[in-house]
Amino acid sequence: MEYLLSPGAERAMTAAQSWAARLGSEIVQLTHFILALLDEEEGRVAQLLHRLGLSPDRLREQLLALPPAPPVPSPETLLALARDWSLSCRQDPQVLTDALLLAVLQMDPQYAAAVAPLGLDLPRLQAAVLPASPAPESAAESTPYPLSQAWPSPLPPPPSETSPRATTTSPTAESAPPPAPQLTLEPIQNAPSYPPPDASSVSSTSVLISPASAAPAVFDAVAPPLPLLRVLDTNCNRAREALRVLEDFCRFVRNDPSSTEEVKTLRHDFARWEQRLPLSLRLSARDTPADVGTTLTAAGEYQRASLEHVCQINLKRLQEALRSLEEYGKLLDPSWAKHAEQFRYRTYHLEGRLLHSSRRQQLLAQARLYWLFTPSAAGERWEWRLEQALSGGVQVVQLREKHLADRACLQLAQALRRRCHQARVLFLVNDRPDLALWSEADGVHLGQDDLPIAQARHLLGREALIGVSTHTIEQVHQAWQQGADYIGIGPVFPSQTKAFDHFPGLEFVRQATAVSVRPAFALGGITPENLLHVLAAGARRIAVSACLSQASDPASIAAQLRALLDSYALPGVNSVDSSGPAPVPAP
Ligand SMILES: Cc1ncc(COP(=O)(O)OP(=O)(O)O)c(N)n1
Ligand SMILES: Cc1nc(C(=O)O)sc1CCOP(=O)(O)O
Ligand SMILES: [Mg+2]
Repeated sequence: MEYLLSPGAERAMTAAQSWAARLGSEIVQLTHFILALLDEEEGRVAQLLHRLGLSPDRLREQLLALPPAPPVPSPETLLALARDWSLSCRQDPQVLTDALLLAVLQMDPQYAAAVAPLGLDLPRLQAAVLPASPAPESAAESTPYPLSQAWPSPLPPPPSETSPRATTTSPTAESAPPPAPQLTLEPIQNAPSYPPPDASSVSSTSVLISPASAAPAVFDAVAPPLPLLRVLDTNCNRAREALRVLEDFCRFVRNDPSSTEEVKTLRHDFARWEQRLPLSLRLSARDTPADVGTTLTAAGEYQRASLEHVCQINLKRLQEALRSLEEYGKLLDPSWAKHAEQFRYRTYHLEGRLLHSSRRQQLLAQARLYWLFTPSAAGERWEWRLEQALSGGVQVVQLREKHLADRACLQLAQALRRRCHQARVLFLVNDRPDLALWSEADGVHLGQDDLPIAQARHLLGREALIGVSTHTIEQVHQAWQQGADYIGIGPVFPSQTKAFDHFPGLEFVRQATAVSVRPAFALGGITPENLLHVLAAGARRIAVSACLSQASDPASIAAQLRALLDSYALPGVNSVDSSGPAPVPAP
């Protein structure tokens, strides 16, 4: 949509971006617009402030001292609001700089409350801004408007005596001019195309908007009645807020780039869709102090049992909000309602992904004891050793064969996969995504010199588990960023399985576990004798080879390791079911 901006307003739109860049912000915040408007030294805003006894320099300083302001949803939203206001109050679609300032202050009630003490008090500014008759910006830059100027157009009657919307009473009232309304729209006398309010509600709660501002909206010319707008406004807010919570969950709790991306895309698509209900209309219907729902609380509203519970609650809230938007949206426009329904379906996919994660992810989340197994080194007794390890409580088996021919290796992998799956134990292949694929393993383990994660993922798909060896904290961050499902952290101690010339040791275990929210398995020379040190450094999961592969009684060694490991609780964020029995003893 094209907007008609005065030269000053146009400059301010660009200057806001410069302010954002200057202050090191990636997004343009509300404050950046005000700072941009203050730069117009000869402009309407400067004159307005002068009339109100405010110093632009002082204001600039105060604004710069405020915490980061909310972002502007989009320049389009801001301009639509400014243009709506100009049309209603000046009967002129041109957006002047003062209209831009008022629009900025209407974007976010909390922000408006924060800047009001600086003198940027919305009702006061609105009252000061309005001319007796519209004047072009160029001609009027030096024409001060009297503070007591009345509103030029009649306003909708207040919906309730007690609400602040009572401030929207007609300016012809005998008392002092009330604070200005956030939006001035004509009361509607009849509703030609909009169904189905009864006659009494039409005149008191519906508003007529100009066709120009209705262009991108979901209705023609006649806006919905206020109660309907309130339902839609509230549920749009609910849905957007829930999406934010879910995005944080995927990003910070699950550390999962792929689901984070899914929620982010959903949030952006939703934001685009909700803009079809113009913000100006939504704001005109908003009436928080009079909303009977804001003071009601439900049992459990402030209780959350775990991070997963927060996720679950917000998925439900999102689905309910979308259902409400769909049902009430049917009164507006069937295609709008259809979109709400499609968003709701997308949340079911998300729910499956976040709450009912795959068998593999669940087993991984619970896994504490991981075994690197080289059957060729066990000779004919490899099956016996496997059974022993499984009965002792090994939860992940990795086939680690360095010298076996591919075909023999594939046959071994298939046999191990069958047995492990029978035992509900994860089976992974070391080094070789191709063998992991053909043996239908649960995933692959990759070292720093093996194939990169992206290539292995391409081959194995989204559901496969991919583990990565890490030896430095940089490698840990990199592995998580690249989408590893788990990491190996080591070597902790000298190993009988592999020779190392560098040991990041327990300090690395400390660092790596502190920054990891997904499974991290400490490994390298770990035995029942030294395990307590590893646990004390923060590890809750380990991978071992020699201490099981060379033990005469692998089952009992595995059981000892498990008993010690199980006596420490797994961090809740790592587990789907974190309600395990384990008390946390002092190490
Ligand atoms: C669980 C786990 N962690 C680390 C490794 C080591 O992998 P890599 O560095 O590729 O060395 P090799 O095992 O391939 O010699 C691992 N295999 N498993
Ligand atoms: C193969 C391997 N990689 C390690 C790493 O730190 O990346 S430690 C290790 C050997 C693990 O076996 P054991 O328990 O016998 O020491
Ligand atoms: Mg390797």
